[in-house]
Amino acid sequence: MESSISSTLVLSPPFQPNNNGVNLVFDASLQQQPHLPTQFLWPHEDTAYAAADFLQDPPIDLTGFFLGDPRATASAAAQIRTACSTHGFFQVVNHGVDPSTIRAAHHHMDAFFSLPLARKLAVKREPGALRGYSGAHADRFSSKLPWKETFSFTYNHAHSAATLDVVDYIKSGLGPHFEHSGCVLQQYCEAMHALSMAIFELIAISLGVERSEYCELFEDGCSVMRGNNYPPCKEAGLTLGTGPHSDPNALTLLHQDEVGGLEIFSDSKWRAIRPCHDAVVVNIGDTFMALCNGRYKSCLHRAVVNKERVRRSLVFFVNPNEDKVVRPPGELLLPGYEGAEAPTRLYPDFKWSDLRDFTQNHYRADTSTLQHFVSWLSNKTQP
Ligand SMILES: C=C1C[C@]23C[C@H]1CC[C@H]2[C@]1(C)CCC[C@@](C)(C(=O)O)[C@H]1[C@@H]3C(=O)O
Ligand SMILES: O=C(O)CCC(=O)C(=O)O
Ligand SMILES: [Fe+2]
Repeated sequence: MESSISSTLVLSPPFQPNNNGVNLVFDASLQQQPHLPTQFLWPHEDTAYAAADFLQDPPIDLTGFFLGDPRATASAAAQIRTACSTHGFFQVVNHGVDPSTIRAAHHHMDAFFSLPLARKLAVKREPGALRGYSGAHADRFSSKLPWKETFSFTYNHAHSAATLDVVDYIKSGLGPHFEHSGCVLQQYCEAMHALSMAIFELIAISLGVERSEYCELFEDGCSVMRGNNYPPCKEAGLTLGTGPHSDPNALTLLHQDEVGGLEIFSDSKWRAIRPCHDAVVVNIGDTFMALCNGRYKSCLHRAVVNKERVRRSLVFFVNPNEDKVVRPPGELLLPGYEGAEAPTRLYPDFKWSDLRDFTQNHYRADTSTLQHFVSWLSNKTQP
C-alpha cells in the first residue's frame, strides 16, 4: 500500500503524548486522495470480520417507567439485566428526550464540522484534555488513526446547568454566531443527563440495590459530550472510524444517524446496532463494571465507516463526580471464596479523575483499558 503522504511511520507504543512530529491534517484533501495514508491502516483482525447480523434485542420502552407503572418498570429492569449481564448494550425508546432536541443537536454539530479547518482548530483539543476538536487524533497517535473528526466538551450537571458552561465554551471558542448552537448543545446535555439518571434508577432496580443507589454519585457527575463525524472513505475496509474498545466511562448514551456503523462484539461475533432514529443506544462502561463489581459487562465495540456516506453520532459519556470514590455497594460484593476473610471485590477503589488521566496521558483506550489501568494505579500508589 503506497503512502500518499511522505512521512516516517513510527511504530508507536500503545500511547505516546504526541505524534512524533507527523503533522497529518484530516481534511477534504486527505479524504479525496486515491490511497489510504498508512497511518489509517488497522490490523487485519480488527477490520476483517464484518458484522454477521444485527443485535436482535428489541428496544426497551420507557413509557411505563416514567408513568410509575410497577409492572412496566419491572419489565424494563429485567430487559436491562439480561442485556447488561451479557453484552452491555441496549436501546431505549419513549425515553423522554424531545426528538426536536436530538435533531437540533445533530444539525448544530454538523454545522461545526462543516466549518473551515482553521475555525475548528481554534478549539482544538489541548494535550491531556477531554474537550476540543480532534482530526483523526493525529496529534496523539501516529498509527491506527481513526477515520473521524471529533468535537468534545464537558458537562458537569451540578455546575453546568446553572452556569451554562456549554454555551460559554462554544461561544468563547467559536464566536457569538455560535451562541445559539451552544444553547442547543447545552439543552441536549441536560436532556442526556436526565435520561442517564432514569437509566441509573432502572439499573439499580435490575441489580436489586436501592433505586437511588447511583443518584448521589452521578447527580453532580462530570460527563463529556462528543460529536463524531465519519466521512466516507474510499478504502473503508482497511480502516475504522473508532477502533475496538470498551468505554472507560460509566455509561454511554449514543444517538446515531440512519447510516449505521456501530457494532458490538457479542457471542464471538461482530453485530451491528440497528439505527433507530427515535432510540438512544445505552451501554455500560468500564467504570460502571467496577461499580457493580463485574455483574454487568463493559463491552467491546467499534464504529466502521463506508465508501459512500458520511456518518454521524452524538455520544454522551456519563461519569461520576471526579473526586468521588468508585466502589461497589456491599450487596454486590461476591461472597468470600473458601477461607477468604472478606467478600471478594474485582476492582480496587479509584476515582474517575484517575481513569480519565490514564486514558488521556498514559494509555490509548482499547479492549483492555481497565486491567492496564488497575496495574498502573497500583504501581502509582505503591510507596
Ligand atoms: C474517556 C474517554 C476516552 C475516549 C472518549 C471517552 C470514552 C471513549 C474513549 C475512546 C472513544 C475509545 C476508543 C479510542 C479513543 C482514543 C477514540 O477513538 O476517541 C477514546 C476516546 C479518547 O481518548 O479521546
Ligand atoms: O460512533 C459510534 O457509533 C461509536 C463511537 C464510540 O464508541 C465512542 O465514541 O466511544
Ligand atoms: Fe465507545
